[in-house]
Amino acid sequence: MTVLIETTGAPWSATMRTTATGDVAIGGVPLAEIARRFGTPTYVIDETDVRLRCRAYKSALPDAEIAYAAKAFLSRAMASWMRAEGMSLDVCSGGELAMARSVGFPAQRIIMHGNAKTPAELQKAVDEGVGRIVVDNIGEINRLAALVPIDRRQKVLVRVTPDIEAGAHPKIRTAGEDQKFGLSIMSGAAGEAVSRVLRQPRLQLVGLHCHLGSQIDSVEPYELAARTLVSELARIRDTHHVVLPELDLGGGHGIAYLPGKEGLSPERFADSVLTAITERAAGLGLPVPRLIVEPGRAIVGTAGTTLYRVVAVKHGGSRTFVAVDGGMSDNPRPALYGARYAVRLAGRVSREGPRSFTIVGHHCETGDMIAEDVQLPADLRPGDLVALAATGAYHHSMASTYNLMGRPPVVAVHNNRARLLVRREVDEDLMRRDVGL
Ligand SMILES: Cc1ncc(COP(=O)(O)O)c(C=O)c1O
Ligand SMILES: N[C@@H](CCCC[NH3+])C(=O)O
Repeated sequence: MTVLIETTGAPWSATMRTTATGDVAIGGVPLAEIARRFGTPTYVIDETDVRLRCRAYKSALPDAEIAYAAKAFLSRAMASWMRAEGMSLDVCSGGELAMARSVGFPAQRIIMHGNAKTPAELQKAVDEGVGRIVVDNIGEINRLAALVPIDRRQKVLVRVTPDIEAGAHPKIRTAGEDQKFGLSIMSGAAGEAVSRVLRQPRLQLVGLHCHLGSQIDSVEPYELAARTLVSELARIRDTHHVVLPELDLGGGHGIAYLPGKEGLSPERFADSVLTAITERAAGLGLPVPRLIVEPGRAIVGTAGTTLYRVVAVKHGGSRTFVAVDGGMSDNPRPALYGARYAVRLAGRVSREGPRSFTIVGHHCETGDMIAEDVQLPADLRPGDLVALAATGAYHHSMASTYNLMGRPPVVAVHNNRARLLVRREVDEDLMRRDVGL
C-alpha cells in the first residue's frame, strides 16, 4: 500500500502525490513501479485529471457543446472516456474518425475538421453520419454536396478567420489573414462560402466556426472573436434571411506548463465569452446562438506526465547535460515552439540541494532538448527517473520514430491501478513496415 503524503499541485496532474518513501505517485501508482512494469520512456495519463477537466467545462458552460479536440491525444480509451463524460469530439482526419467510431463514439457528436480533407475523408464523414462538417475552402462545398445522399441534409459550419493574432507561438496561430486555415471575413471569402453552402439543398448551414490558435491564456481574443462572429451571423441574417443557430469558437485554451503560471480556466472563459456573445446578440436583435467550444490541450494536457530514465550526465561548456532515453521523437515541442517544462526527480529521495541541468534527448540533433536550465538535485545520476509535467496534449499524438526509436507506450493510472492503453513500438514493429528490399 502506497502512503501518500503531499499534494504536488500545478503544473502536475490532479492526483500526483509525494509518497511516504519519497517517490511520486499518480493515480495512487508510484512512478518507479510504472517504470519497472512498462519501461521508459513512458507517457503516463491520469484518468481522473481528464475526467475532472471535462466536468469543469460542463459545469462552467452547461448550455454549450464541449467537443474535445482529438488531435491533442486520442486512443480508444480516451474516446470512451469522452463518450462517457458526454463530450462531443472534434476530429481532423480519417484516422481520428476511425478511432472514435471503433469504440462506438456517436457520429452525431463528431465535428469533422480539416483544411485538406480528401475526397475519401469527406465520403467517410458522410457515410458515418458525422454531426457537422466544417467547410474550410470554397472548393469542398460542391464536392461535399455531391457526396450527400438525396434524402439527407449534411449539417455544415463554415470556418472563418476574423484576423485575430493569438496563440503562444507564431506556428500555432490560426486566425490571421496569412495562414492556411479557414476563410477570410475581410476578403469576402467567408461570405462567398456562406452563400454557396446556402445554395446547396443537401447542405444545411448551421453556424460559423473559428479557431484562433493554441495555448492562449487571455480572454480578450475570444471576446473579440465572439463579437466579430455574432456580427457576421447578423450580417448573414440581413443578407440571406436565415438565422444560424450555432457559434463554434474552437479551442486554444492555455494551461500551466510551469509552476506559478495560470492557464485559461473554463470559468474565466465562460464568464467573459458568454457576456460578449449575449451583449452583441442583444445589440443586433439576434437570438443568442448555441456555443460550441473545442478544447484539446485544456482537457488532456495536464493529465500527462512523461517518465524518462537518465542515461548519462555530462559537464560540457557552461552547462551540465542530462541525457535521457527519449527526446524529440516523443516530444518535439521544445524544438518546434521553444516550449518549456517543469521536471522532477522520481523514484528516490535526494538530500542534495538543487543545481541547474539541461535535459537532452537521445537523438542525433543538437536541438534535441527536453528542458533547458531546470533545477534538479545535484546528485542526479544515470539510472534515475525524471518526470516531465503537462505532456498529455500533443506529445503522444505528435511523436515520431526518428532514428528508428519506437514510440513510447501510454499507460493510464486510476484508483491505484495502472493499465496499458497503447503499447510501446518495438524494433519488430518498425521492421514490419519495411516491406521492400
Ligand atoms: C479547429 C481546432 N479546434 C480545436 C483545436 C484544439 O486546440 P487546443 O488543443 O489548443 O485547445 C485545434 C488545434 O489547435 C483546432 O485546430
Ligand atoms: N501542436 C501544437 C498545438 C497545435 C494545435 C493544433 N491546431 C502544440 O503542441 O502546442
